[in-house]
Amino acid sequence: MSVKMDETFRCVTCTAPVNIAVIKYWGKRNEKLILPTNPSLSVTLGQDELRAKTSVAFSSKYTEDRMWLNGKEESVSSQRIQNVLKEVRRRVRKRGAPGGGNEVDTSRHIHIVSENNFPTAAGLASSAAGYACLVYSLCKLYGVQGEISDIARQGSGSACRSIYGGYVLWKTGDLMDGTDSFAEQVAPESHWPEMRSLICVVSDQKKHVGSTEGMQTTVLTSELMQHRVDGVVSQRTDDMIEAIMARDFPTFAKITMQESNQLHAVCLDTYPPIFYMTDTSRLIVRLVHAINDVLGDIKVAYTFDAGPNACLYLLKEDVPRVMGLLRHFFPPAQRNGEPFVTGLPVDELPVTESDLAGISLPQSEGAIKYVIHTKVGPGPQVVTDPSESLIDADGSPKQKSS
Ligand SMILES: Nc1ncnc2c1ncn2[C@@H]1O[C@H](COP(=O)(O)OP(=O)(O)OP(=O)(O)O)[C@@H](O)[C@H]1O
Ligand SMILES: C[C@@](O)(CCOP(=O)(O)OP(=O)(O)O)CC(=O)O
Repeated sequence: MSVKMDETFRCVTCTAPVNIAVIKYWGKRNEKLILPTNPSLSVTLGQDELRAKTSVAFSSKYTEDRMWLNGKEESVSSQRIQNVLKEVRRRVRKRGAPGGGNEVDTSRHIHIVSENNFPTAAGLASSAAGYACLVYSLCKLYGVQGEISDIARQGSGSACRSIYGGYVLWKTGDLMDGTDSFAEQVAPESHWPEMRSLICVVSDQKKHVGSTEGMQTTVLTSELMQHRVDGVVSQRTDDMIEAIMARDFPTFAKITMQESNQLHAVCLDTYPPIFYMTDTSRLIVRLVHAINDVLGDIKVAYTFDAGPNACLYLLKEDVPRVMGLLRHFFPPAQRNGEPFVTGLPVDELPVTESDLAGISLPQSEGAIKYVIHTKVGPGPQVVTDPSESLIDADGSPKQKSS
């Protein structure tokens, strides 16, 4: 976990997962502390397919805090990075850390090197995985114990949910200082082993309105948002927890779709309106409802965040058929030999005449770029193999060998 190169050098490397909400966070009651207007609940996805990896090191030789993201140096002066660094260092000073001595000296500068194994800032929750990974790694580096999801929350709201695996609730909290607004696991990843996710990447370009700015405008201008907060989300959260605990897929799926639809309705009710879903997103919605009609039960759910990409939730037994239908209605364009489906293997079923008779939709070639097949996964992990570290002994990002 830690590599001691000299008496004042220490390095830790960790990975953290993406989470995709089924009860959506959209709106803050406190911008600075990142406190939400309502509870939210998410599913943590598998790290083999989607993860941030971060190495953090301190050394007496470093002359300033520095950070590299995906091979490029970035400023550490951003408010959110500063929030996180300050809060971790404050806790180290307050509580002390095991071992004492050098290990609790927070005056040393740190170097951070991070990379994501999926597109950054493209509506695939890179900020959630990234800030969860940064906070988890820093806390391991300094030996900070106890609840840390509230620190991740101050980097990006949704990041607090990536501190846990499985099914995770982010509590709204009542206190002004935000100390009761943290994440907690509702059920571990092992609770519902059949749960799968197909992430349909429609675009991996940067979105036009960021979540932070988008939700600010919504809170200021949308009446529907008030209705959502006052009269909808709490009940849906309770119902969702009940559905998860009972492994009741149709109820889980229905609430997931209703939540996604309400998030995007609230975005449309924002003034000026915000459009994250595209024609392709809407075709995916229609296809999912058509599949559920043909199968005679709710077998698959869609959810969209602040972008056009769909995250489909479904059970393992339905993946082959749904994947076959996705490929039929969204035939892949040439991808220079790259596969259309990545991640967990799929034994795709060919579409049948009777499936097609029940689904009246156009085919849309190349509209889904690729699909990531993943399952529910654990929270952040410490990487024990020192050769996996992203930081060189001199504090620079390691050069890739190939
Ligand atoms: N591995 C990482 N380490 C630290 N910060 C990261 C990391 N990955 C992403 N970020 C931060 O998150 C920002 C991207 O967040 P943004 O909300 O724009 O996109 P997203 O999280 O991919 O999409 P969404 O929140 O809509 O799902 C990056 O510009 C960077 O500041
Ligand atoms: C649509 C969402 O994905 C919004 C995510 O918002 P962010 O967590 O990215 O916003 P900030 O707290 O301002 O960083 C819904 C969700 O994940 O619950």
